[in-house]
Amino acid sequence: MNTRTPQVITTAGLTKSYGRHSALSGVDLAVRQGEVFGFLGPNGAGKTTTIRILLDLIRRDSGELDVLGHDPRTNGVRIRRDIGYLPGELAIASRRPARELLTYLGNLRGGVRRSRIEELAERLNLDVSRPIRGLSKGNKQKVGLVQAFMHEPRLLVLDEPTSGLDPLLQQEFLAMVREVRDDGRTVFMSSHVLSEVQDVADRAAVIRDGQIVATEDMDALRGRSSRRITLRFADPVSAEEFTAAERVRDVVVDGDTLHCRVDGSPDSLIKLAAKHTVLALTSEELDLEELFFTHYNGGDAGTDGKAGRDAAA
Ligand SMILES: Nc1ncnc2c1ncn2[C@@H]1O[C@H](COP(=O)(O)OP(=O)(O)OP(=O)(O)O)[C@@H](O)[C@H]1O
Repeated sequence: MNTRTPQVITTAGLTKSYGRHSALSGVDLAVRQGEVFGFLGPNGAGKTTTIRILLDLIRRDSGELDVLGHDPRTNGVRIRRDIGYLPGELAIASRRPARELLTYLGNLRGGVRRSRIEELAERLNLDVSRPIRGLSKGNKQKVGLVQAFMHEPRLLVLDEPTSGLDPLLQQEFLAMVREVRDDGRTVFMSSHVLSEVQDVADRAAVIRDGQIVATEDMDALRGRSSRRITLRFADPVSAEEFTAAERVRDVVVDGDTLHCRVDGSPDSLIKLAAKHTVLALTSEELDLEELFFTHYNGGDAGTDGKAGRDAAA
């Protein structure tokens, strides 16, 4: 994939206020056909607002917007036909079984094979014979995922898709996302946790206070990501052994326990640690805010944030 791959979502300078409160103050995005694009940001950053504007569920105040070759404001119905959308919360309280709702939604979209619905439900371990109303949050999320994927749309727009899913089902969901990409279709998914999208996304944008502060190739970001690692050994170790290791910093040793920070691959730390008997290892990823603080304000990326924006956008 390169910068000449057609774009399925392009926004330039999107703004949106709720009364006097500014939710978006200039959002620039460029999502290419066939990629999985992560849309990351802390709570309240403006992810849901952006997504709703893309689908014409709310309207922008200003800025340019193109989704699948159309402006949602004038072609909302046309665009929604080609999109699978998972809202942040599925507000459906029907007494009807999930299967009926899914069949109904499938018919609205031109008909979806029953076997397709059953296959997705089975993959997500969803009992579609149960009434929607009594479903747990996680099971409602599964209904939302089935309806978003079932008609094989050109573009999937997923707002916090993994919330409420247990780790095994998160893996199944990620497999479904990869299949969409392998099919040449596009996935745009929001999350407030980097780890949820980092394994599957090709690129990700970070939104903070209604503005895109970075658009990154995930391989590049992965290479720079930083973790806190704690190792407990069978015997005391010395800090000196580890301070010179590549990519390792902030080394603190307390008897038999070593704490440090590792930027990128932990390979050299692991090889040094292997000279001792390791009793326990914990590895904690920096949260998103910390990661971007390190990269964009910490100086090692050599940017002030704006320079991290995607040159292709
Ligand atoms: N209907 C609304 N009326 C007033 N303010 C709103 C409304 N919807 C969102 N906001 C505000 O706009 C800002 C962006 O909210 P938005 O829901 O888009 O963020 P988000 O990144 O999706 O957050 P979360 O991860 O918590 O869902 C927040 O400050 C929020 O409080």
